[in-house]
Amino acid sequence: MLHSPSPKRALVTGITGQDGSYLAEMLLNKGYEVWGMVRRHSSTAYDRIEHLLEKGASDQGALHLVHGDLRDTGSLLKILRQVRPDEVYNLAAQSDVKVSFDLPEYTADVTGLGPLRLLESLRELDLPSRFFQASSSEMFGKVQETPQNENTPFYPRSPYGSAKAFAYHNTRNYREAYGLYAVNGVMFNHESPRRGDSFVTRKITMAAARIQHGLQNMLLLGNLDARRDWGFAGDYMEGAWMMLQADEPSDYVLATGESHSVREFCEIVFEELGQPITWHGRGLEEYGQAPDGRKLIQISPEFYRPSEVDMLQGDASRARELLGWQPSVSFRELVSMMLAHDLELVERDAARADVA
Ligand SMILES: Nc1nc2c(ncn2[C@@H]2O[C@H](COP(=O)(O)OP(=O)(O)O[C@H]3O[C@H](CO)[C@@H](O)[C@H](O)[C@@H]3O)[C@@H](O)[C@H]2O)c(=O)[nH]1
Repeated sequence: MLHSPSPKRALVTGITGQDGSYLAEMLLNKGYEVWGMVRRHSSTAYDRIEHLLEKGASDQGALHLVHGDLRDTGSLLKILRQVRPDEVYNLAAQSDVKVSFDLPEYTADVTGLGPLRLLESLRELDLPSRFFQASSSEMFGKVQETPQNENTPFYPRSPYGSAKAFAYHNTRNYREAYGLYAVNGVMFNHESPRRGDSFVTRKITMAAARIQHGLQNMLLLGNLDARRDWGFAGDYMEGAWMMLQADEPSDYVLATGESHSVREFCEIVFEELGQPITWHGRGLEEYGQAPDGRKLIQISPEFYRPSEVDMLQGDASRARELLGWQPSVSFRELVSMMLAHDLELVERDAARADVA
């Protein structure tokens, strides 16, 4: 009698986040058995993966959740022993750059030491799992060359960037020292309608949708001149998976190759809403005005960082040539996708409030 091969098993940390939800969706569609590690909370938000937890959400794979924490090595060992994953995707982190200035030690613990604990646990258990580390373009910080590629030196500008650089080097070192299949995906900013609303893109699209519906007057922002290479999160998770399917483990940059300012992002959003912005004033006095004279955007010092990453622009040629990876969503499409989603969300909430 023929037996169908057992499904591949993946362990995903950070499964409740934007990236985790896209990755889980993709792996389930590929027939994986997905194990998501979640922290114990009195009210953990599962909204991004709820549709995957519902029975029958995926024809093939199955999603299981296990409690664990990147700060608790015992929990990692226990989960790895139980799941014996073919692939481990470390997407969990204290991922907010601004917050990392307020919580430097905590950030170093979760974002820096966390991946080291996972790597050491894999080595300790002698598991053949392939390991993906969500590395960040924040490591380039005060950029030493443009565009940034796999050979660009790091110059982190935040506790978060330093913690990610520490994890990057450990991932590499475990590969070289112990022969682990461990890789870094050096991912530039990647967004989606599932992006947390403290990150600037989602903050802007949510606020714009609320302003459009008269639920908010103004949007407060920090540095409008910061430039980022913004892509679609789903594409980056496809890249993460591709990296673990390659014959040889290696590190890759994932980016679109385009850089845009926060100011441009705002301009496109409000232009799409038929309220093109004109800018007035300078520095902290700067504001963005609607055609009818209303103030739509105001600068606030509270959103500035003690040290800033002024510009990021990635070069993903290596991933394109060796993995065949390329982004499928353009910058304009990304902005439209996020805005359309938030307009619908705000409309739905407003309709619900009317009924209540
Ligand atoms: N969050 C935020 N950022 C603002 C604001 N106003 C201006 N900015 C600027 O917008 C830029 C982007 O900020 P974020 O969206 O918070 O993302 P990030 O700091 O670039 O970090 C993200 O990308 C990294 C990859 O490069 C990720 O590693 C990290 O976890 C995060 O997702 C920064 O230069 C920030 O100063 C604001 O009100 N809020």
